[in-house]
Order: sequence, then C-alpha cells, then structure tokens
Amino acid sequence: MIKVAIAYHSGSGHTARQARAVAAGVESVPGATADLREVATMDDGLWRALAEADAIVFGSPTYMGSQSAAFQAFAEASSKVWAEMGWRDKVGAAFTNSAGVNGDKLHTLTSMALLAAQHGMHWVTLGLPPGWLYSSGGSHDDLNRLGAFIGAMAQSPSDLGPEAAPSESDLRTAEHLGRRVATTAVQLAHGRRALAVA
Ligand SMILES: Cc1cc2nc3c(=O)[nH]c(=O)nc-3n(C[C@H](O)[C@H](O)[C@H](O)COP(=O)(O)O)c2cc1C
Repeated sequence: MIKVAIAYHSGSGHTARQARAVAAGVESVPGATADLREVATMDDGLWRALAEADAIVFGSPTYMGSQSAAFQAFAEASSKVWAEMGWRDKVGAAFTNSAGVNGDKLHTLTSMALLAAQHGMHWVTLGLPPGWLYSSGGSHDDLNRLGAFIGAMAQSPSDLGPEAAPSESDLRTAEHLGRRVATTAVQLAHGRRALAVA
C-alpha cells in the first residue's frame, strides 16, 4: 500500500475541508491510502507518519500573504528531518486556501514548493489547465477555476463557515491533486520495484 500523508494546518476549518478533499482523491486510487495529519500538534506520531509516507502533501491557509505561523513552525521543525535528508525522494505537493480570490495564495504554494525542494522531494504540479479561461463557456464551477499550476488553490469568502466553503469546484480541484499525487507515488513505487532500486 502506498501511503500519502497530508500534513496541513487549519485555523478555523476551511483548509481542513480542502485537506479532506485531497484525501478523498488519494483514496480513489487503487493501492493508495491517505493519512491526514494536523501539523499544529507536532508529536512523535506526526514525524513517524511522515517518515513512513511515500508522499507528503503540504497544506496551509494563506495568512498575511504566506503560510500560517503554525505551518511555518512545522516547516522549521522539519529541519531535524532535513539534517538527515529523511524525506529525500518522497513525492511532494501542496494546497492552500484563503478568503480573497487571489489573496496572494501563490506565495504560500511557492514557499511549500521550496520546503519540498530543500528536503529533496519530487514535486507534483496540479496538472490542470486553468479553468474559467474564456468569457464564453467558463464559469465559477470549473475545475481549477483559480488557475494555479504549482498546486491546488481554494477560496473561502470571509462570511462563510467551513460547512459552506471552499466551493465544490475548489474541493474537486483538491481531490484532483490528491489523485494525481497518489497516482505518481504508485507509479514511482512500481518503477523502483521493477528496477530493483531504493
Ligand atoms: C491572520 C490571518 C491572516 C489572513 N491573511 C489572508 C491573506 O493574506 N489573504 C487572504 O486572501 N485571506 C487571508 N486570511 C483569510 C483566511 O485565509 C481565510 O479565512 C481562510 O479560509 C482560513 O482558513 P482556515 O479556516 O483553514 O484557517 C487571513 C486570515 C487570518 C486569520
């Protein structure tokens, strides 16, 4: 079984919904299982789960144009793993959610891509064309309606609780990312097995 850990923070539940959508995408791939981990609690179980994972999907709300303080604390704490290159060659990807349509979410995703790069991980992009690209035919309901490439974005307007946001299209986009990460991790594992390399 290929393990995909979803290491995320969520202050008030919106990003947690997005994380669950990523997990649903992972679980839709035969041979893959999802392990949701809130990084605000950095216990031994978290580090063990991440060490055992074949892939780690990072997730954070965008706070003040970047990843949340809790996620950043987790990123800094991962320097202990970095010292031993413990996550090298794992698959990595990321998602973020914020109140603004833009909200400077890209900065959060690039920070998480750099975190993965520092750990020597293999980055998986969203792999979708931008949705809502044309005035005719496009809509708010399109997959990847926020038009990201490096990871999955979602918007939760400030007056909506996590039961009502992010939108269905953003949740489907997150699900797509989970499916793509799990598929890549399964392919990589099969390839390594076929070649008999670690
Ligand atoms: C401290 C703080 C800073 C925020 N900064 C931004 C921001 O830079 N851009 C944005 O669009 N939304 C911003 N927001 C809104 C959150 O991204 C939004 O409410 C999001 O849905 C929160 O996700 P969560 O429920 O998982 O914590 C901020 C919220 C907080 C609490």
